[in-house]
Amino acid sequence: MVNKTPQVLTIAGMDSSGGAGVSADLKTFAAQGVYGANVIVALTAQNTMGVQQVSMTSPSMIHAQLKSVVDDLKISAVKSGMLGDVPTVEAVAEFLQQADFGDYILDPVMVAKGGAHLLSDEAIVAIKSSLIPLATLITPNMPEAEVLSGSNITNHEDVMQSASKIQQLGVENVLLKGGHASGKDVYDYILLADGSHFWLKSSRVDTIRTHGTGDTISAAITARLALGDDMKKAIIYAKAYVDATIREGIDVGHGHGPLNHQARVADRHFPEVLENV
Ligand SMILES: Nc1ncnc2c1ncn2[C@@H]1O[C@H](COP(=O)(O)OP(=O)(O)O)[C@@H](O)[C@H]1O
Ligand SMILES: Cc1ncc(COP(=O)(O)OP(=O)(O)O)c(N)n1
Repeated sequence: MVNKTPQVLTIAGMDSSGGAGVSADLKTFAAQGVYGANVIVALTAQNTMGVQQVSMTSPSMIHAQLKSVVDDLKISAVKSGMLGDVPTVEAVAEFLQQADFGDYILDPVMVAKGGAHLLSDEAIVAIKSSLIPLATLITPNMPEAEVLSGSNITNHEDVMQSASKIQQLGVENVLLKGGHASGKDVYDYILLADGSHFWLKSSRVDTIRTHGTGDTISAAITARLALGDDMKKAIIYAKAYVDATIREGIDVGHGHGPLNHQARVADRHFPEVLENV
């Protein structure tokens, strides 16, 4: 019997150490039980200590990969990660405007944990004008949200205002991730298309093995939406998954180590869902 596995797509960069980018996305897709295709927009020579070199894919090759996927596969949700530069953003935007890939999850990757810049300033402007209006959900971390909203974030009120400003750029739903704040708990904030909002609270794991957390949560949301979850349920489940991958860590590399994508989600991993904090 042939299994009707949902097919999803990631448009992102390769991380040679396997912890972030396309590698993290495909491991996450497999862990959720969906089929993952990949369009590679950049190669990075990278490990847990930093990014050593980047080589961008040509726009024509990006277009060719996207066409090969759309001509054959039935993609029901797509995510983008590292996009790097303006020609890449433009090539992806042009294609997403025409193709029916279902829900589009935009992870606006700007800087890797080791400090390397993975997106040019000009490409940030291009993402705001060309990609944000196409997205079902955007998933900035705090520094990315500050750049996109043009406002500083120092407290929970700032988080809510920043998310609201980002939503006004034309995206339906916003997940503002709280991993970069400090404190014994982590708070992610979600502003949905209908104006409702909630917080996800979980205890912070005291570790530097968090390479690829942003890729992993956005890939897990993409998979859960393809499996039929509504946006709120998809985000809560994806948060539980990334929490498990951090909590049940593995010892790889000498710096910001990767996650354990084989971790299983259990009841104890689910975050608290709060209306106010
Ligand atoms: N030390 C940690 N303990 C528990 N959860 C974390 C930790 N660091 C990040 N997370 C979670 O991982 C996800 C990605 O967060 P974040 O680090 O803010 O994004 P990014 O990887 O894009 O910088 C969020 O759901 C966040 O709550
Ligand atoms: C090729 C590539 N893509 C994305 C990232 C950034 O991934 P992210 O999930 O934000 O995790 P960190 O690297 O910031 O831990 C990357 N490093 N490489």
